[in-house]
Amino acid sequence: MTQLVTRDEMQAIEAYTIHEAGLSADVLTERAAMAAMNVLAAGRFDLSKVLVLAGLGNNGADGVALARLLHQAKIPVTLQFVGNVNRANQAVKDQLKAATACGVERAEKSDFKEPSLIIDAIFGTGLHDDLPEGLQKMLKAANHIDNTVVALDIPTGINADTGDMYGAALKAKATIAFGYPKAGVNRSNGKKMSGRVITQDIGLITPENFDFSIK
Ligand SMILES: NC(=O)C1=CN([C@@H]2O[C@H](COP(=O)(O)OP(=O)(O)OC[C@H]3O[C@@H](n4cnc5c(N)ncnc54)[C@H](O)[C@@H]3O)[C@@H](O)[C@H]2O)[C@@H](O)CC1
Ligand SMILES: [K+]
Repeated sequence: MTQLVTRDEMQAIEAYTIHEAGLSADVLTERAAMAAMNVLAAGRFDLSKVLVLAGLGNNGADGVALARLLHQAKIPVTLQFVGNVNRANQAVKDQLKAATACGVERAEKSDFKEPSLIIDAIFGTGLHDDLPEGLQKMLKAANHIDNTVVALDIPTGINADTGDMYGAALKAKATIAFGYPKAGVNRSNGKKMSGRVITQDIGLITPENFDFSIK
């Protein structure tokens, strides 16, 4: 069984990789987007019309980078931000600049029946409270529509440690776990909302004899 990690352990390994080993966050974001691209291009998903739902933190940055790679591969993709993009972090803004420069199309609001595939890049391991009411409503509505969702790292709304829902969660057919699967995809609601968990290496450097709490 692949090693599971807690949110804190994941953040410690990311911090070690970036601040001790000196691999930049942008490199990790690019590796995450490329890993997601490999999974999507492996033939199990209908890429005829992809919608990327991006949040305002690093999970969103992964999604914007993936939208750029999909567009450059001539795959029909639109990018929709969930939240006010002016409040996005610098990683998202940098990724949006590059995506815009290569012509990625933006959507303000989408009909979730339309896309052949929806990429959930709204929240990842940084989610720490119940989702905003409006977003809870949106996710619950999306869950009732027949569509295919692939979650980046963890389904939005799922607690990375416990697998409990923060009010609501977007049900995924598959979850692409970056580095290590988070404990939450294997527990409680996380188990049924994550679908098939596909773990992808993104070049994270794990400290020698790192003490994983989940044996
Ligand atoms: N740190 C890194 O360099 C890397 C992070 N990665 C990605 O980044 C994700 C973690 O990113 P972040 O820590 O930026 O967080 P998220 O992108 O998961 O969340 C975005 C932001 O939402 C805010 N937030 C949390 N709970 C909220 C709530 N209930 N309502 C409203 N806003 C809320 C927080 O400020 C958080 O920073 C991972 O899941 C993974 O997808 C990967 O790309 C690997 C590299
Ligand atoms: K996500």
